[in-house]
Amino acid sequence: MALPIEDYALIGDRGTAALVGKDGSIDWLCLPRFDSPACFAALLGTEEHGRWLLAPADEVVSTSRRYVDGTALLETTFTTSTGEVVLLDVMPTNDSRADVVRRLTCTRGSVRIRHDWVVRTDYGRVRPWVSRERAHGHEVVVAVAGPDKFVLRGPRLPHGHGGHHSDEFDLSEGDELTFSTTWVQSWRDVPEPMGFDERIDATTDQQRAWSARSPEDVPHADQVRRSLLTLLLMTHAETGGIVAAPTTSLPEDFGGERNWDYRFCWLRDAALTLESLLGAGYDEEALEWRRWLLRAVAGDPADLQIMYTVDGGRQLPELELPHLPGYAGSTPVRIGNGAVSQRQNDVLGEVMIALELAREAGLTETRNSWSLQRALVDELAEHWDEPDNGLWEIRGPQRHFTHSRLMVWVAFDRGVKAIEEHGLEGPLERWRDLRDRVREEILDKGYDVERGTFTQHYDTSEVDAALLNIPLVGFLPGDDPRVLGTIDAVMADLDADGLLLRYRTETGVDGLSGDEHPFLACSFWLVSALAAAGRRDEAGALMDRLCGLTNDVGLLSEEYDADHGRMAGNFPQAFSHLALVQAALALR
Ligand SMILES: OC[C@H]1O[C@H](O[C@H]2O[C@H](CO)[C@@H](O)[C@H](O)[C@H]2O)[C@H](O)[C@@H](O)[C@@H]1O
Repeated sequence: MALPIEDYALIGDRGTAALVGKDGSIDWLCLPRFDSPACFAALLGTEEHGRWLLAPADEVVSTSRRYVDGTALLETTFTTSTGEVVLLDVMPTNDSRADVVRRLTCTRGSVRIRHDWVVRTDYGRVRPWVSRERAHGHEVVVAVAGPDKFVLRGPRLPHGHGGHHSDEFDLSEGDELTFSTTWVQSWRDVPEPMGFDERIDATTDQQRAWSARSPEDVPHADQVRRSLLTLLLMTHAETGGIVAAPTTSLPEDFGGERNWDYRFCWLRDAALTLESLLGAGYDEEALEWRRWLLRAVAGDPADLQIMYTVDGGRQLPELELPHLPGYAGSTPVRIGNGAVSQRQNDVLGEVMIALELAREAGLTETRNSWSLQRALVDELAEHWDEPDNGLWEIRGPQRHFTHSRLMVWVAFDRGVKAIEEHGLEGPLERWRDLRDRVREEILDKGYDVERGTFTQHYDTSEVDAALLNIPLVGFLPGDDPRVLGTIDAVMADLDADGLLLRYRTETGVDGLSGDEHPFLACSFWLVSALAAAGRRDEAGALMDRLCGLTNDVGLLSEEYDADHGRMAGNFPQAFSHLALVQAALALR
């Protein structure tokens, strides 16, 4: 049985990432890439679906965790009645290998340790063939199945029985044991052992140097640094693609069907991530992502997808995995994402904002980068008034979502500014006209005069938390009465214990059964909107509360179940962390 979501922490090497539980068990890991099939999938099932445990065998009196300062190296300290042991979990970066390194150090007394290495490939479905071999002068345990080979190294290797490789041993004060699991393609030889100290030190230095550039002049500066590092871990180093989260099917509704795969690069989430990184002064990531975008989107602009695989691939069919019981019984477990084929008219607006910020940060347009933007805006000009699935990727009937139209306005607006302010070439008059037409339409059809609020779509008086973006993208000033009315309506209609729902699911707009919890990014948008409205005290108080919802190591999932004080949805989620950074910048 998996732990509460907030009891996990993330480690990663910017190729993939793992969730380490407070109990010392790695319950989620896909190797070698974020969207590869998991080899440890206990998160969505049981230990029989794969996990790697290193923890005290006896009762643990207390557990504390922290990331080593300025890094994503995780330290878990277990105290038992006989002593204390520290577990360091690291995925070394920048070495073109896929390894997880786990180091146990006994810091007091003596502690009996339990080791359980259970590899299952194909998301917990396949038991690999496991054997002991000698390689490079040492004994190793090797698990092979299909395309994958996993190599366990360590000073004391566990023994096989019943599909597990297990062991128990005592550590005394001063003892230090380091284990590693390395992935290679099954047809390759067992790779050379790595220099653990050297790789741990190099990873520490790289991550510290990166996070040292995080802004100090913002509220909750330490949390902002953690959020930025978390976004970095979700950025695929080799390709520049940014995943929405490293997990699939952590439920939005415990026991329900709202379980989705986030291990892909959404143009929306990635563009917003970039906006946060640029806002925090991380400029060079913009170049990498723009290169990713140019490759992924290359071709006919009419074929634009709203999400891609991390390497820019277009195929991510949604499948169900019936062999997995799901987190807290939430089924189906899904891989791939059917929203890939949806029409979401907001996406280009988000991309145009990120690219505009990159331009302002000094990233000059190349012939290709501007031609691409121009082609995409021209394509939007043909379809901007069509209904869509909106940014929440609803699976009910398409609508004329006000937020989607807002972002259409943004796409034309940023296109116009690129021509007017940066001297780029394009159909200025046409885009200006369209921008003005969309604006008039939004003010006419997306605003409910009686309620004094913008509405979720053109045929409703319901609101949507995404409307909080109206002042944030510059459509209206933050203190415009229509914005103030919208903030009040959103707060009144979507409040759940002081946090914000995305929209009211009971209207049936999303076409799904069940309910969901407050969506954390929306509450951070409220912070930014309140700040823009001049309501800084309220904004600051909400920011304090939201930062207090992070888990013990500063991570946030997609949603928060305030009734039970637990996290819900995929974890950690870029959307929540990027919105946290943006809110902190808004309060700067
Ligand atoms: O709520 C239904 C939809 O939920 C997912 O979408 C959400 O996550 C995306 C990635 O972070 C985000 O871009 C989107 O705005 C969110 O609504 C899921 O991916 C969809 O398939 C699903 O319909």
